[in-house]
Amino acid sequence: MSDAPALHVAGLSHDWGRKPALRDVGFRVEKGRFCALLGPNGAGKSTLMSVLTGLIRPAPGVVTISGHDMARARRKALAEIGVVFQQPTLDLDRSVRANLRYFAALHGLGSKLADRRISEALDRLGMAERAEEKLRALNGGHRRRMEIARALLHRPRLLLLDEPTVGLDAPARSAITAHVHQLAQDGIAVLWATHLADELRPEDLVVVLQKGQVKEQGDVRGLSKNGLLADWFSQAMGETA
Ligand SMILES: Nc1ncnc2c1ncn2[C@@H]1O[C@H](COP(=O)(O)OP(=O)(O)OP(=O)(O)O)[C@@H](O)[C@H]1O
Repeated sequence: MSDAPALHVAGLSHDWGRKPALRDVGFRVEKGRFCALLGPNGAGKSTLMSVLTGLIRPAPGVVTISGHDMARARRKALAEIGVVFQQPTLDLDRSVRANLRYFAALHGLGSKLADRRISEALDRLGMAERAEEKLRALNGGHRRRMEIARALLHRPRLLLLDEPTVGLDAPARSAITAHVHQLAQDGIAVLWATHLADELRPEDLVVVLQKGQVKEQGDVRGLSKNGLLADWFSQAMGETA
Protein backbone atom coordinates (compact mmCIF):
# COMPACT_ATOMS: atom_id res chain seq x y z
CA MET A 1 0.00 0.00 0.00
CA SER A 2 2.97 2.33 0.52
CA ASP A 3 3.37 2.92 -3.27
CA ALA A 4 -0.28 3.90 -3.61
CA PRO A 5 -1.04 7.62 -3.86
CA ALA A 6 -1.98 9.19 -0.53
CA LEU A 7 -5.26 10.26 -2.12
CA HIS A 8 -6.93 9.02 -5.28
CA VAL A 9 -10.35 10.27 -6.34
CA ALA A 10 -12.06 9.00 -9.51
CA GLY A 11 -15.48 9.52 -11.09
CA LEU A 12 -16.86 11.09 -7.93
CA SER A 13 -20.32 12.67 -8.02
CA HIS A 14 -22.71 13.80 -5.32
CA ASP A 15 -26.14 15.43 -5.33
CA TRP A 16 -27.76 17.23 -2.43
CA GLY A 17 -31.35 16.23 -3.09
CA ARG A 18 -31.78 17.24 -6.73
CA LYS A 19 -28.95 19.72 -6.63
CA PRO A 20 -25.69 18.48 -8.17
CA ALA A 21 -22.71 19.37 -5.94
CA LEU A 22 -19.92 17.20 -7.45
CA ARG A 23 -19.70 15.91 -11.03
CA ASP A 24 -17.21 13.23 -12.10
CA VAL A 25 -14.39 14.63 -9.96
CA GLY A 26 -10.98 12.98 -10.33
CA PHE A 27 -7.44 13.80 -9.14
CA ARG A 28 -4.62 12.35 -7.09
CA VAL A 29 -2.17 13.59 -4.48
CA GLU A 30 1.09 11.72 -3.91
CA LYS A 31 2.89 11.68 -0.58
CA GLY A 32 5.02 14.75 0.06
CA ARG A 33 2.82 16.97 -2.13
CA PHE A 34 0.85 20.05 -1.14
CA CYS A 35 -2.35 20.23 -3.21
CA ALA A 36 -4.55 23.30 -3.08
CA LEU A 37 -8.25 22.85 -3.71
CA LEU A 38 -9.54 26.10 -5.17
CA GLY A 39 -13.06 27.16 -5.98
CA PRO A 40 -15.50 30.03 -5.51
CA ASN A 41 -18.29 29.82 -2.93
CA GLY A 42 -20.58 26.91 -3.68
CA ALA A 43 -18.06 25.16 -6.00
CA GLY A 44 -18.23 21.93 -4.00
CA LYS A 45 -15.09 22.09 -1.82
CA SER A 46 -16.88 21.37 1.46
CA THR A 47 -18.94 18.60 -0.13
CA LEU A 48 -15.73 17.01 -1.39
CA MET A 49 -14.17 17.32 2.08
CA SER A 50 -17.27 15.64 3.54
CA VAL A 51 -16.83 12.68 1.19
CA LEU A 52 -13.11 12.43 1.95
CA THR A 53 -13.72 12.43 5.70
CA GLY A 54 -16.40 9.74 5.41
CA LEU A 55 -19.30 12.02 6.39
CA ILE A 56 -21.08 11.26 3.13
CA ARG A 57 -20.64 8.22 0.94
CA PRO A 58 -19.26 8.49 -2.58
CA ALA A 59 -21.97 7.34 -4.96
CA PRO A 60 -20.95 7.01 -7.65
CA GLY A 61 -17.19 7.27 -7.47
CA VAL A 62 -14.08 5.88 -5.87
CA VAL A 63 -11.95 7.38 -3.12
CA THR A 64 -8.85 5.60 -1.91
CA ILE A 65 -6.56 6.79 0.88
CA SER A 66 -3.10 5.23 0.77
CA GLY A 67 -4.61 2.42 -1.27
CA HIS A 68 -7.54 1.79 1.10
CA ASP A 69 -10.92 2.08 -0.58
CA MET A 70 -13.21 4.36 1.39
CA ALA A 71 -16.26 2.21 0.53
CA ARG A 72 -14.73 -1.24 1.16
CA ALA A 73 -12.07 -0.57 3.82
CA ARG A 74 -13.51 2.49 5.47
CA ARG A 75 -11.79 2.17 8.87
CA LYS A 76 -8.36 1.67 7.35
CA ALA A 77 -8.92 4.59 4.98
CA LEU A 78 -10.09 6.91 7.77
CA ALA A 79 -7.14 5.92 9.97
CA GLU A 80 -4.81 7.44 7.34
CA ILE A 81 -6.49 10.87 7.43
CA GLY A 82 -5.90 13.87 9.68
CA VAL A 83 -8.51 16.61 9.45
CA VAL A 84 -8.60 20.29 10.31
CA PHE A 85 -12.12 21.61 9.80
CA GLN A 86 -13.03 25.16 8.87
CA GLN A 87 -14.59 25.76 12.29
CA PRO A 88 -12.31 25.16 15.28
CA THR A 89 -13.24 22.06 17.26
CA LEU A 90 -11.23 22.59 20.43
CA ASP A 91 -12.55 22.75 23.99
CA LEU A 92 -11.59 26.25 25.09
CA ASP A 93 -12.03 25.48 28.79
CA ARG A 94 -9.62 22.57 28.85
CA SER A 95 -5.84 22.72 28.75
CA VAL A 96 -3.72 22.32 25.65
CA ARG A 97 -2.56 18.92 26.91
CA ALA A 98 -6.09 17.75 27.82
CA ASN A 99 -7.36 18.63 24.34
CA LEU A 100 -4.58 16.62 22.76
CA ARG A 101 -5.01 13.67 25.12
CA TYR A 102 -8.72 13.51 24.44
CA PHE A 103 -8.15 13.29 20.70
CA ALA A 104 -5.35 10.73 21.06
CA ALA A 105 -7.72 8.53 23.09
CA LEU A 106 -10.37 8.80 20.35
CA HIS A 107 -7.79 7.35 17.96
CA GLY A 108 -7.05 4.51 20.35
CA LEU A 109 -3.52 5.60 21.27
CA GLY A 110 -2.34 4.23 24.62
CA SER A 111 -1.60 6.89 27.24
CA LYS A 112 2.22 6.45 27.21
CA LEU A 113 2.43 6.70 23.43
CA ALA A 114 -0.03 9.59 23.44
CA ASP A 115 1.96 11.52 26.04
CA ARG A 116 5.18 10.99 24.11
CA ARG A 117 3.66 12.21 20.85
CA ILE A 118 1.99 15.15 22.60
CA SER A 119 5.32 16.23 24.14
CA GLU A 120 7.03 15.93 20.74
CA ALA A 121 4.27 17.94 19.07
CA LEU A 122 4.37 20.69 21.70
CA ASP A 123 8.18 20.89 21.51
CA ARG A 124 7.98 21.22 17.72
CA LEU A 125 5.50 24.07 18.08
CA GLY A 126 7.57 25.75 20.80
CA MET A 127 4.57 25.41 23.11
CA ALA A 128 5.84 22.96 25.74
CA GLU A 129 5.66 25.55 28.52
CA ARG A 130 2.03 26.33 27.66
CA ALA A 131 0.78 22.73 27.91
CA GLU A 132 -1.26 23.33 31.07
CA GLU A 133 -2.84 26.59 29.90
CA LYS A 134 -6.47 26.66 28.85
CA LEU A 135 -7.06 26.92 25.13
CA ARG A 136 -8.89 30.19 25.71
CA ALA A 137 -5.54 31.82 26.61
CA LEU A 138 -4.02 31.09 23.16
CA ASN A 139 -4.31 33.40 20.17
CA GLY A 140 -5.96 32.27 16.90
CA GLY A 141 -2.69 31.27 15.24
CA HIS A 142 -1.60 29.08 18.15
CA ARG A 143 -5.01 27.43 18.35
CA ARG A 144 -4.81 26.53 14.66
CA ARG A 145 -1.30 25.13 15.08
CA MET A 146 -2.62 23.05 17.95
CA GLU A 147 -5.41 21.71 15.78
CA ILE A 148 -2.90 20.73 13.12
CA ALA A 149 -0.68 19.02 15.72
CA ARG A 150 -3.75 17.22 17.05
CA ALA A 151 -4.70 16.03 13.55
CA LEU A 152 -1.23 14.46 13.20
CA LEU A 153 -1.07 12.57 16.53
CA HIS A 154 -2.09 9.25 14.96
CA ARG A 155 0.49 9.77 12.13
CA PRO A 156 -1.86 9.92 9.12
CA ARG A 157 -0.50 9.96 5.56
CA LEU A 158 -2.99 12.56 4.35
CA LEU A 159 -3.79 15.88 6.00
CA LEU A 160 -7.05 17.59 4.95
CA LEU A 161 -7.58 21.24 5.80
CA ASP A 162 -10.76 23.14 4.95
CA GLU A 163 -9.85 26.85 4.64
CA PRO A 164 -7.66 26.66 7.75
CA THR A 165 -6.58 30.32 7.72
CA VAL A 166 -10.08 31.85 7.83
CA GLY A 167 -10.24 34.50 10.56
CA LEU A 168 -6.47 34.73 11.11
CA ASP A 169 -4.44 37.92 10.70
CA ALA A 170 -1.80 38.12 7.95
CA PRO A 171 1.27 37.04 10.03
CA ALA A 172 -0.60 34.06 11.54
CA ARG A 173 -1.90 33.12 8.09
CA SER A 174 1.54 33.06 6.54
CA ALA A 175 3.00 31.18 9.54
CA ILE A 176 0.35 28.44 9.24
CA THR A 177 0.80 28.25 5.47
CA ALA A 178 4.59 27.89 5.85
CA HIS A 179 4.15 25.31 8.61
CA VAL A 180 1.91 23.08 6.49
CA HIS A 181 4.18 23.39 3.44
CA GLN A 182 7.01 22.19 5.69
CA LEU A 183 4.88 19.21 6.78
CA ALA A 184 4.44 18.30 3.11
CA GLN A 185 8.20 18.59 2.53
CA ASP A 186 8.66 16.23 5.47
CA GLY A 187 6.57 13.62 3.62
CA ILE A 188 2.85 13.90 4.36
CA ALA A 189 0.32 14.61 1.57
CA VAL A 190 -1.77 17.74 2.04
CA LEU A 191 -5.11 18.78 0.57
CA TRP A 192 -5.74 22.44 1.47
CA ALA A 193 -9.03 24.09 0.47
CA THR A 194 -8.72 27.82 -0.05
CA HIS A 195 -9.61 30.73 -2.27
CA LEU A 196 -6.53 32.79 -1.44
CA ALA A 197 -3.81 32.91 -4.12
CA ASP A 198 -1.02 33.97 -1.78
CA GLU A 199 -1.17 30.66 0.08
CA LEU A 200 0.24 28.81 -2.95
CA ARG A 201 3.85 28.11 -3.96
CA PRO A 202 5.12 27.40 -7.49
CA GLU A 203 5.64 23.68 -6.85
CA ASP A 204 2.18 23.11 -5.32
CA LEU A 205 -0.48 21.15 -7.12
CA VAL A 206 -3.81 22.83 -7.77
CA VAL A 207 -7.25 21.40 -8.40
CA VAL A 208 -9.75 24.07 -9.44
CA LEU A 209 -13.39 23.20 -8.81
CA GLN A 210 -16.24 25.10 -10.37
CA LYS A 211 -19.89 24.11 -10.29
CA GLY A 212 -18.81 20.78 -8.86
CA GLN A 213 -16.44 19.94 -11.71
CA VAL A 214 -12.65 19.97 -12.01
CA LYS A 215 -11.95 22.90 -14.34
CA GLU A 216 -8.15 22.83 -14.14
CA GLN A 217 -5.47 20.75 -12.50
CA GLY A 218 -1.70 20.88 -12.53
CA ASP A 219 1.12 22.61 -10.70
CA VAL A 220 1.03 26.31 -9.86
CA ARG A 221 4.11 27.00 -12.02
CA GLY A 222 2.52 25.45 -15.12
CA LEU A 223 -0.91 26.97 -14.64
CA SER A 224 0.60 30.40 -13.93
CA LYS A 225 2.67 30.34 -17.16
CA ASN A 226 -0.31 30.33 -19.46
CA GLY A 227 -2.19 32.78 -17.22
CA LEU A 228 -4.90 30.26 -16.26
CA LEU A 229 -4.44 30.65 -12.53
CA ALA A 230 -4.41 34.47 -12.55
CA ASP A 231 -7.50 34.46 -14.79
CA TRP A 232 -9.19 32.07 -12.46
CA PHE A 233 -8.42 34.10 -9.33
CA SER A 234 -9.54 37.39 -10.83
CA GLN A 235 -12.72 35.73 -12.09
CA ALA A 236 -13.42 33.96 -8.82
CA MET A 237 -13.09 36.94 -6.50
CA GLY A 238 -16.60 37.73 -5.40
CA GLU A 239 -18.11 35.31 -7.88
CA THR A 240 -20.23 32.36 -6.80
CA ALA A 241 -20.24 29.02 -8.54
N1 LIG B 1 -25.90 20.06 3.45
C1 LIG B 1 -26.30 20.54 2.26
N2 LIG B 1 -27.58 20.40 1.85
C2 LIG B 1 -27.99 20.86 0.65
N3 LIG B 1 -27.17 21.48 -0.24
C3 LIG B 1 -25.91 21.66 0.12
C4 LIG B 1 -25.39 21.21 1.37
N4 LIG B 1 -24.07 21.53 1.43
C5 LIG B 1 -23.78 22.17 0.27
N5 LIG B 1 -24.88 22.24 -0.52
C6 LIG B 1 -24.92 22.82 -1.88
O1 LIG B 1 -23.94 22.13 -2.66
C7 LIG B 1 -23.25 23.04 -3.51
C8 LIG B 1 -21.74 23.00 -3.17
O2 LIG B 1 -21.57 23.59 -1.86
P1 LIG B 1 -20.22 23.47 -1.00
O3 LIG B 1 -20.54 23.99 0.37
O4 LIG B 1 -19.70 22.09 -1.11
O5 LIG B 1 -19.27 24.48 -1.78
P2 LIG B 1 -17.93 25.20 -1.27
O6 LIG B 1 -17.04 25.25 -2.45
O7 LIG B 1 -17.42 24.54 -0.05
O8 LIG B 1 -18.44 26.65 -0.90
P3 LIG B 1 -17.91 27.62 0.30
O9 LIG B 1 -16.58 28.13 -0.15
O10 LIG B 1 -18.99 28.69 0.30
O11 LIG B 1 -17.89 26.82 1.57
C9 LIG B 1 -23.88 24.41 -3.27
O12 LIG B 1 -24.86 24.59 -4.28
C10 LIG B 1 -24.53 24.29 -1.92
O13 LIG B 1 -25.64 25.12 -1.82
